[in-house]
Amino acid sequence: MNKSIVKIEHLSHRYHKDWAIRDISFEVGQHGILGLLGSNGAGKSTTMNILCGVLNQTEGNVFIDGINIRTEAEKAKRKLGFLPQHAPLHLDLNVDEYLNYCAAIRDIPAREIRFAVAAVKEKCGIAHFSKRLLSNLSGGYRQRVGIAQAIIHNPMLVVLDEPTNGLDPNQILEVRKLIREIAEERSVIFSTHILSEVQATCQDIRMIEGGRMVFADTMQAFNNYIMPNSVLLSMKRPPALEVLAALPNIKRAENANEGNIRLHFTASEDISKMIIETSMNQGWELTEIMLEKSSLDEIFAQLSNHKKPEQTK
Ligand SMILES: Nc1ncnc2c1ncn2[C@@H]1O[C@H](COP(=O)(O)OP(=O)(O)OP(=O)(O)O)[C@@H](O)[C@H]1O
Repeated sequence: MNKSIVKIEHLSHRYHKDWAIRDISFEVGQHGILGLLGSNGAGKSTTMNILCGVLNQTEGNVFIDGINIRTEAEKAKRKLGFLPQHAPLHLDLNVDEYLNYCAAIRDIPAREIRFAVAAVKEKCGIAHFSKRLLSNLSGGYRQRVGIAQAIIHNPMLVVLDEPTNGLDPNQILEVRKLIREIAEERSVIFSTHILSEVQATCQDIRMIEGGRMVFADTMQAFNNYIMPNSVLLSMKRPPALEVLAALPNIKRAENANEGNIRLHFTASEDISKMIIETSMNQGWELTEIMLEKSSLDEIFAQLSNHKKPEQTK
């Protein structure tokens, strides 16, 4: 990972007596997009609210570029922009009025505000709606305004809580593109409960379930994790299982239902090709071959299964 700008150490939080997150630790590099994935109630918003200094944690520490967000909140917050799940948009303001207001509360010097507002409107594709009331913008454009306020002070880190939630498919694609663009110059963390969202956008993934971190690695590693590792064969003249188990890169062969045979293989570039060719050479009369891939939901359930925080302490 490139030099880290966020360090989260053993973060835990409880509301009243119930723990919402438990012992979450991870770091975030200076560039790229990190996806925080988890189902509803997993603890994403709690983590992001603490990370952005909106909520004080029960235990653990968060450092933004080495600054403790709890003890030096104002200094740390200058380095980040945040779009919470329920963006605090003032619907009675127009885009210019709202962004001017955001620039002022972000301490941008008065003489630079006009330039800063123009720059984010351009970047977020909302310049043509400058005088439009926020209440009259579509969901996708409101989200763009929300992202604009998060980057108006040019922070090194942008945190977006479910930025594509409630958008239609076109708006989702547009907001994803915008997120990729703003991540070219800084680090972006965004949360979602949709796996394909993270796969489409992120280089790194942190998955939280039941308040615990259940997966933390690159997107590539996650995709490898969910790659198929077994194949189902139907053959008219199948050989003995031992013959199949002895094939290159095959770990194990077993009988499956309906007379099929399942082969478990180690990572291999082209297992299907090898099986088809061998079957033709040996006269096994292969009629069907199907790679078995766990569904994303199964992976989600499997990873989440065994890590639940205690409900009380
Ligand atoms: N203010 C609160 N008071 C009490 N419990 C809360 C509060 N906010 C969140 N929780 C609980 O903490 C747990 C984690 O919630 P959190 O909002 O962090 O999850 P999430 O992953 O962001 O979910 P969602 O996508 O539904 O917002 C949930 O069980 C939730 O009910």
